[in-house]
Amino acid sequence: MELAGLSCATAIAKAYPPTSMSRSPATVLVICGPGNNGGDGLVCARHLKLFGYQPTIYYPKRPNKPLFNALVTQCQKMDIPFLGEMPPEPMLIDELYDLVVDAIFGFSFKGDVREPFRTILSILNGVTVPIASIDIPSGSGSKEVGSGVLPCLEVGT
Ligand SMILES: NC(=O)C1=CN([C@@H]2O[C@H](COP(=O)(O)OP(=O)(O)OC[C@H]3O[C@@H](n4cnc5c(N)ncnc54)[C@H](O)[C@@H]3O)[C@@H](O)[C@H]2O)[C@H](O)CC1
Repeated sequence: MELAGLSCATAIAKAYPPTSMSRSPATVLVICGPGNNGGDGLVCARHLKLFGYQPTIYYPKRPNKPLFNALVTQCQKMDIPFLGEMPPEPMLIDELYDLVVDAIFGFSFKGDVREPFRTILSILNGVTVPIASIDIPSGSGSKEVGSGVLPCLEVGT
């Protein structure tokens, strides 16, 4: 997970260098899911901070396990803020962030998207800033039309 998160941050920095972003520091919204893909996102956010980005994390469903609690603590100690709720409109995300990291679901996603992720994915489908998906675009493979993220960058772990 540590190496996966670092490799994601490295790939993102290569594809979207801080100097190429409209803000300085470049702002990144990292949306973390309830499993290991979400853990990758927490690690990725920490490394993006070290690379000079300004990450913000939205982590709505947290597994109460020591590993994930420790990853959250690391981000908190690095002054990476956690949002209490998902920005309700795509336009708001476009206005506040240069980039979105989709660390919601990896290869254990199955079936129809359950809340709160159905709403989250539908909002993400409306954003115009780049989306970098960790491993696979979240929700891809779902039979529901429009429930999968359409990323600009997919980063394999
Ligand atoms: N395998 C490895 O060596 C590593 C994999 N990594 C990353 O971890 C994910 C796979 O992690 P896993 O926890 O198995 O699954 P996900 O993170 O994809 O999410 C599972 C999580 O999501 C919930 N869920 C599943 N389907 C739905 C749905 N339709 N609606 C709502 N919620 C859903 C489920 O209940 C679980 O809680 C892999 O892709 C890699 O990215 C790491 O890098 C570590 C090493």
